[in-house]
Amino acid sequence: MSKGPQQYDWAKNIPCRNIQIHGYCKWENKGCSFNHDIGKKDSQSAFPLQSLQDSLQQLSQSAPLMEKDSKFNFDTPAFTPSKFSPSLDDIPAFVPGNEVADEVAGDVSGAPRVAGDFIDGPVSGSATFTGSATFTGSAGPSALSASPHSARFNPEIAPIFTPGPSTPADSSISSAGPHQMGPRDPHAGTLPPPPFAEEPFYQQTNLFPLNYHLYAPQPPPHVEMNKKPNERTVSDIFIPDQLREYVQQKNEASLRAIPNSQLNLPLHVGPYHSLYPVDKHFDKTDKAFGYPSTVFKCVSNINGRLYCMRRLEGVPVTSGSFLEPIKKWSLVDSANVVKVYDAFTSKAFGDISLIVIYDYYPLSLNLMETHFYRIGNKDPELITENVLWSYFVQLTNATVEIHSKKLFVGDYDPTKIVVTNRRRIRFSSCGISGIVEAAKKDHNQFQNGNNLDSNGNKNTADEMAAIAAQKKRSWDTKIVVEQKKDLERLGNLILSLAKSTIFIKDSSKVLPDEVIVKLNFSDEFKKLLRYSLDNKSTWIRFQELLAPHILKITDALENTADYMEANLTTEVENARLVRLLAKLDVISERPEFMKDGSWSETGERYPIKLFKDYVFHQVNEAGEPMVDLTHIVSCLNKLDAGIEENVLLVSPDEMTCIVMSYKRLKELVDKSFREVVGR
Ligand SMILES: Nc1ncnc2c1ncn2[C@@H]1O[C@H](COP(=O)(O)OP(=O)(O)OP(=O)(O)O)[C@@H](O)[C@H]1O
Repeated sequence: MSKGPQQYDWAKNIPCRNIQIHGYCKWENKGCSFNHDIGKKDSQSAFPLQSLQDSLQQLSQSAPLMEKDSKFNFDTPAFTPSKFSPSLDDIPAFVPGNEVADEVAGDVSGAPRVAGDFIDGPVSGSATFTGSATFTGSAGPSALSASPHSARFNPEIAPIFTPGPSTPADSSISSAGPHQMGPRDPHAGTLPPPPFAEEPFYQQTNLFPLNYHLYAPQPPPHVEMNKKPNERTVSDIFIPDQLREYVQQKNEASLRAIPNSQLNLPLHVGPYHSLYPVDKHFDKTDKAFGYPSTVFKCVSNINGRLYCMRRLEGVPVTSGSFLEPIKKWSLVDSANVVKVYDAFTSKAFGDISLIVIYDYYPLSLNLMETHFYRIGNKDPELITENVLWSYFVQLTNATVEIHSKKLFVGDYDPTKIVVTNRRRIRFSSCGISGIVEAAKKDHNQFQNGNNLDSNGNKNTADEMAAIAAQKKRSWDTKIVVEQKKDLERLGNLILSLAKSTIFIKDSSKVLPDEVIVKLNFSDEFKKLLRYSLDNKSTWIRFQELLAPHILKITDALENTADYMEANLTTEVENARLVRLLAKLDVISERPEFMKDGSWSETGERYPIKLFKDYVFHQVNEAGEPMVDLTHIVSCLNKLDAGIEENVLLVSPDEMTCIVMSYKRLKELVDKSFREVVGR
């Protein structure tokens, strides 16, 4: 027996509780007998649906959050919650945890909630990302920097992102969950001891060749071509792949390591350790200095930087006077000279070796290797007139600086000039000839008896002073002569490089002038080359002839500097964003604080969690994941800047909405981070 509506007449003046609680009654026209009019009127003030819509509208107008006003418009739709009116049945209750939650909640019934921006609450100071957090614990090869960085700023080798050592896919690592790690234990979760654990400086860095394609590949040409002027692809936002790969290759070369025992190398040589051979041929010839020499990359135990170590075997060192030339050479400061730092003798290799320490330039090849050998899969580079003009200018620059320090180059040996970047050359073994000469002289004097005159009698103090003065005079005369000869030597080097561009039968028997005539280069170049080989020529006149080409080289260098700077600009804020990301991750999802009501996700951390959802877990209308890098970068930047703009944070189930300013969010992030660090 069905009951008619008249049975519930008693209810028609009683306000419907559904409207009181949820804002509306889904049974309103389907049989509910309670009064819906009163409820409707009340509901407008009790449930701020209208204000939610207002907020949304306000947000979309005032906040250039995403694509709309964004410079990088990918035409990606802005985030739009698929619905704002959840069904009555599936609204879970939201239980606030503390002040934030209280404000968020508004109503505990589960209806959509909108909270205004937070004004109260803890005022955050300027939390910095240093504190005592354990971000510094990873001193490994990735913390190394090449020694040239210290010398002067050089965009070519300026501090760069150094990827850490490749980590093998070892199950024992992945099983070390975050909960097992002590929060302040920098060593927790690291690799099990390597097989070369007894070697204190060795770290396995090159288990696998680097994968340079971890980044988004270049978009296909049709995408690039059809791009509108305001559109960008991911590749446009970051440095070009080619440049990145080049820098990464240099990093990889800097990080290379080998267990000392494998090459029978000493654990350390003086304060330098982690020796790694740089020589491509492993040939031990003595043609350059009269003694076999080998080159290593090494790490200084004093400052942790990378250096290039040249070892000379069998130099007869009898006193410390061989250090004199190094003192002078260390004052040479030129972009075309590899800086020398130190020289000493060492018994670490089992003999008495002479060790000279230079700046290290990863992946550099000498001129011979660059233009005449195939190294790995790199073909020899072609020698053109432009290349030779550039070499003329750079070597002149280096020579003029060397001469200004009352020194001379001596030998323009193509194996002792390194190419450290595209067409950037540097003298690589300055001072060694001087050291060897000084050591030999010392040795001869030692053998003939120190301080003895030609008759074998001991020299008096006056005689010694006269000998020293005589030495200085003859050195000064020698310098003038040698500096003049340097021009001819430079000319000979350029001539020998130019000669390789043409075929000449029996080239050793052909006069330089005949070679110059045959060159397929401009008359200007030939004139300058001829001038440099003339023994009446002077450096001043030579520089005058070279001047127009110095301008061209300067122009090219400035363009390179601009290019590098432009690329640096695209990446310059990355570190800041990485720090912010790390900060966000340090705060959220900390299981050890789960039981702590003030920390749990229903507390102050809740807006942060919602913000992370808003930034990283965008979905489209169909609920499918949507990735918009511009949105991510833009939101993180706004958070980092702590601007006044409001952001609407909606929980994934769309039951909770919070309107909060980036400024307030930043305060919450900083406060929470300080709490983690201070715990
Ligand atoms: N400062 C440096 N930084 C990095 N690499 C360097 C540096 N100096 C030299 N090299 C590299 O070390 C390697 C060996 O240099 P080296 O002068 O011994 O040449 P070489 O052809 O082996 O000559 P030699 O026959 O005299 O030994 C070259 O590939 C050179 O590019």
